[in-house]
Amino acid sequence: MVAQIIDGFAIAAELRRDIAVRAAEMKDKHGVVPGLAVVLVGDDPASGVYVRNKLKATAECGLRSFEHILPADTSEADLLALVGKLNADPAVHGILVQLPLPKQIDADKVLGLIDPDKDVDGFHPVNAGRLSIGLPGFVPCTPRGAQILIDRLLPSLAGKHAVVIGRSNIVGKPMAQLLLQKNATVTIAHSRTADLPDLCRTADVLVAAVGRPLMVKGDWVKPGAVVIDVGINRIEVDGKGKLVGDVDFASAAEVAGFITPVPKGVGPMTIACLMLNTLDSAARRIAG
Ligand SMILES: Nc1nc(=O)c2c([nH]1)NC[C@@H]1CN(c3ccc(C(=O)N[C@@H](CCC(=O)O)C(=O)O)cc3)C=[N+]21
Repeated sequence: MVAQIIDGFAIAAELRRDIAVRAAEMKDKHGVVPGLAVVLVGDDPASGVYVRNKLKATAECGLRSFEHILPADTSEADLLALVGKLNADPAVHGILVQLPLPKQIDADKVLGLIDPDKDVDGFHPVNAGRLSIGLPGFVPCTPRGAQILIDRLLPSLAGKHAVVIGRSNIVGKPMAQLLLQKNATVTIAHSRTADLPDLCRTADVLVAAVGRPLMVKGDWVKPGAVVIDVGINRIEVDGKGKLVGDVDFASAAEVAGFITPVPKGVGPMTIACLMLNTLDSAARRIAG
């Protein structure tokens, strides 16, 4: 292996310590404890794990958390009513409604009702718009976390080519916006892109966010490139469950300069950035 592993787990722990210090200062100076409301509808076991990890991180950072676990058959009207209450609650600085939602609920309608200034997921159209025109707002946690990792290695991306594989509203598109803000030349690739391996081989920064296990192989990677693997896929290997990314780590690490592992890469950064967005939200309210 030639690549250096980007230790997202350790960097996220460092970030949580910084957040804890800043949150303690905020409490001393302003008497404010940033509050995060997490809403989970249904009892999908994988979702449950994320919610628990988020609650653990909240406690570690000295933030307050409000947990709302609703039954899988919750009506859209009831969920909208809860969001309305959280919007009005001054103790709540951040609202996260865990996706996916059950099919009787229109997720766009729910996300669209969240107060954009409490939208710590950065999924509201107003925050997507703010990001695209460079106004302050909330940046989705996964791209924000990935960008922090990239920044540590390459503070400027001027003259660099960044390729983002995946065009989702929650990762691919906001990731591309952030890379563009850092002056990268950005290409967004997706399932209909021609000659994807050839294109990827031109990337100085390659971000894989497609949700296809082990898709990106070593011979897709430019020697020395920074490879960021956003995928979290549970696959079966020899009858056992295993967590893998969208990148075939073993072969890609032979070629890349730096690479994130899965797990312990981008995942922990996502959760740390949720804490950071919640702290930012409280700080903005204090600043008026
Ligand atoms: N409104 C909303 N916002 C989200 O941010 C959101 C969501 N819905 N729905 C589900 C996905 C998934 N997600 C993860 C975050 C961290 C890890 C994470 O920390 N993973 C660890 C290990 C996980 C494990 O061991 O199972 C790692 O990669 O090292 C995983 C998955 C946030 N999501």
